[in-house]
Amino acid sequence: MTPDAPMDAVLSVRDLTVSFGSSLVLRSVHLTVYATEGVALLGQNGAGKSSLLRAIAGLQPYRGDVDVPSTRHRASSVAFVAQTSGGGHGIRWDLPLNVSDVVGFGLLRRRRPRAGRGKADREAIADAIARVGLTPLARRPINTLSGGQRQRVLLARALVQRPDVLLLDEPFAGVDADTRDTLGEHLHQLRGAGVAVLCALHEEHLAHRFFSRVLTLESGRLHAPPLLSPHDTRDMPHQAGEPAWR
Ligand SMILES: Nc1ncnc2c1ncn2[C@@H]1O[C@H](COP(=O)(O)OP(=O)(O)OP(=O)(O)O)[C@@H](O)[C@H]1O
Repeated sequence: MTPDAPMDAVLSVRDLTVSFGSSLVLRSVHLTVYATEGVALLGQNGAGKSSLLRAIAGLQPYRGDVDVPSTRHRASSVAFVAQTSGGGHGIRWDLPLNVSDVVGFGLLRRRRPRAGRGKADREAIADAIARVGLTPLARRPINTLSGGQRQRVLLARALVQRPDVLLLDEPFAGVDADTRDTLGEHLHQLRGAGVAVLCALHEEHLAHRFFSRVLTLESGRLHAPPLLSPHDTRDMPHQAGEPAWR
């Protein structure tokens, strides 16, 4: 942990650079995320959103610093939900598993793999499934789920981990309007529960609706929104690295 990291920061990214061969994808990105913040990450296709989330999750080599000022290991305090369409979520949907089984995999990040499931674990799984509105499907075989339902299973698997930081890569892609609203409201509520959210998405209106701060990646650089009039403090956007309420 960096000594000067702010006390309430749950994620601190400094001078982060990612390249693929000679191609520089992220250039000296600085970002601080605070507890209870919801940060939306916009950017065109190929802007580097997934690369940034993957680097923070420890899934992508990078140069620079990623600090997660938690007493827990990064693998446990940071949860990452990859794009369902990208296949990077590590689930084989043809396996004979049900929704509760897959959500329970999230617990493996918190304790040793061979430990049995107690009552508290079963309750945590049921709670995470309820939070994404899948209780009626808790016993459903995963090979019968739709794309949007799979997306929600992956979110529940991340939630059961009880992360400090939740990284989401395009969670609204391919999701119907009702589910999108439920999901967005839930992400909004998570902040009240002390979970910070960093979410890559394309829908600018959803970014402003469900998140407290909106950032844009452009040509590998992170931009904060322009300031409004200095006299207009309502909904004042703030610079990257500054908490929303200051
Ligand atoms: N494994 C890889 N090897 C080479 N180049 C890659 C690799 N992964 C990503 N890139 C390149 O890095 C750049 C950023 O990709 P990234 O997936 O981070 O963008 P993104 O903003 O998430 O895009 P999208 O909105 O399309 O999901 C793109 O130009 C992409 O082609």
